[in-house]
Amino acid sequence: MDLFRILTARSKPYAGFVIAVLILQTLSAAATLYLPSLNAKIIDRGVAQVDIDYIWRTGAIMLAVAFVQVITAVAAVWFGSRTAMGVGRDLRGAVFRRVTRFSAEDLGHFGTPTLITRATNDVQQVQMVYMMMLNFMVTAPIMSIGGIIMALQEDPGMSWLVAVSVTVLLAAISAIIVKLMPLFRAWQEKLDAMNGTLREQITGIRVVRAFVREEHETRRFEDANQDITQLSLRVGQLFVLLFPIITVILNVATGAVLWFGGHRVEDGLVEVGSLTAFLQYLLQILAAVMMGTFMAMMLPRAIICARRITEVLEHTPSIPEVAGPGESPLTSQTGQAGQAGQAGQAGQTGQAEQPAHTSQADQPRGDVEFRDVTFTYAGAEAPVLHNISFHARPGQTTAIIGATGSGKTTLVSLIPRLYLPTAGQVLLGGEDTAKLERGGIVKLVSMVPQKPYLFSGTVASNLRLGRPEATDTELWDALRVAQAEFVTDLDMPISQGGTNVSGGQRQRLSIARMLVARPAVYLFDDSFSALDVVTDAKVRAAFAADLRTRQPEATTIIVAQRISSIEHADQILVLDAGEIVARGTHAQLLETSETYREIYASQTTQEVK
Ligand SMILES: Nc1ncnc2c1ncn2[C@@H]1O[C@H](COP(=O)(O)OP(=O)(O)OP(=O)(O)O)[C@@H](O)[C@H]1O
Repeated sequence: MDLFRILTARSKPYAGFVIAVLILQTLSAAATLYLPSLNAKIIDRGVAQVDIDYIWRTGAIMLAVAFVQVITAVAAVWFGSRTAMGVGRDLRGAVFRRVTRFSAEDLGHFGTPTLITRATNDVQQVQMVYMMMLNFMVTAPIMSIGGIIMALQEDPGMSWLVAVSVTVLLAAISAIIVKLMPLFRAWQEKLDAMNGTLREQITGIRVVRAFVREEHETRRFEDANQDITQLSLRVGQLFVLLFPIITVILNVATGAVLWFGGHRVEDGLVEVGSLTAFLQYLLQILAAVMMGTFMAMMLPRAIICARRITEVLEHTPSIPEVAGPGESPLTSQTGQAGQAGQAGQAGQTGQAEQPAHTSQADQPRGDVEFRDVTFTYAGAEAPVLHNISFHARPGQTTAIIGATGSGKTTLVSLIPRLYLPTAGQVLLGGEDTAKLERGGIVKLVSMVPQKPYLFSGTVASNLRLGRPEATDTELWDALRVAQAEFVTDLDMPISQGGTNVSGGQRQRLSIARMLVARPAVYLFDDSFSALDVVTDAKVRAAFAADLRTRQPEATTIIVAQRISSIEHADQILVLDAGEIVARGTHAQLLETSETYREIYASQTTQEVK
């Protein structure tokens, strides 16, 4: 079972703690069981025979045993909690690491909300059940079995009372648990649904406002919220029954022991002390049964959660991680591995990838070659790219232009291996990207995506993402090239996603971030779209001048909608419905390509208008 597999595997680093819990719980349970029999002796021998000396001696032993019981119980809970919390932390880390390796396809397969629920709520459930298990797995069996033995030793004549009380208690709790189980299962799904709705609404809040959909969206959320509330209420109604029923059973059992036991004392079949001990043992047994059933109640939920966690942990990312263990994303603290991690995230979200810095001397060749590449999105019927072949040479700028939906973003996404081609090869520096280590790709390629993403922090922390050791002067240089003159202070705060700067400012900061990283291949995916024509021209001119002096061998690939953004490119590819329908320089294409001429004409007419 997934739960036990997860717990066994993840508890290995805490083996010492688990052993300590087992020993301490055994001691604590033994001490708890011993106390009522000492109490019985004080009553039957000390009190009944007025043996003050015996009362003092046995009382002292009781104190010592109680002290051991308290200390061992506290220590056991301490070790148990440390273990369960540690396992929870490790599991969350493992889910997070696995998710950062997911491609966009894997993310689509699960869905973001459920991944968040699995990494937080589901892990929490498993952690809680593990803590209960560690606390009760030894205590409950020892207390119930030991309690029965001890109770029978005190008065075997009343054994039937133990059997009846345990059966009634078990039956009552089980009946409620059976009703609770399906509700718990449904609760998990409703939580996923509510998180999904909430996330969508927060992410799309601007659109919601723009279309005045607040009321409709509020209703949608309220429905999801109401669903989960109804379910929680039903759970609560059943839970509310649980405690009165248990209390009634315990009180009736106590009454029965006193009633029947009283008669037996009267008949001289048992002593008062033994009767008291019997009663305490019965209550201990019932408490142990309760612990056991509560565990049983929590288990199915934890089992479902563990299965959901295992699904994530055992999901093989659709894009293999060819990197060696040292370069595994987020496992290493080095800048480069950190970068690889971001690359993984970028893969899922379509956000920017930033490479680690490599000096000119050790920089590998950054040319990009597509050999007969065809690409189909998972689950899609038709390919979005067909037989794409081109060579983007070092020191040159290759531009890609085409109608919206023609496959430009998909094409550039294949270069940093955000997706693997369905057929054909993408070569980076002469090597097939499918066989390259992710760390190697991350070193070579950097991309400013269509929708750039900035992380919460400062301008400096965002710019240093690709190269933590970059100096302030280098950051200012990059900001100058990207025309990000609105930055007056490198410590200017940036909010999550870069929502406190404008779209154009975000694009310029992303361009600066890529420049700080100094990759061998620069990818601009429609990265000038939010800039006005003048700023667009200034950024491109400054970028070209910067590369000429610092990285004359760098390869640049620009996806653009505006011909003015790419007319100076060394090579322009015209993409139409996933195929390259023409290629050449601006002048050549004006002569040879009808599609290009049409785009050009439409844009120049627009500008004239
Ligand atoms: N994750 C995806 N799953 C399935 N199909 C997709 C996915 N992303 C894009 N597509 C499809 O692939 C085609 C090409 O999309 P792509 O984003 O590459 O076009 P584009 O030329 O960059 O468009 P635009 O200029 O509007 O950004 C589109 O028809 C789109 O519907």
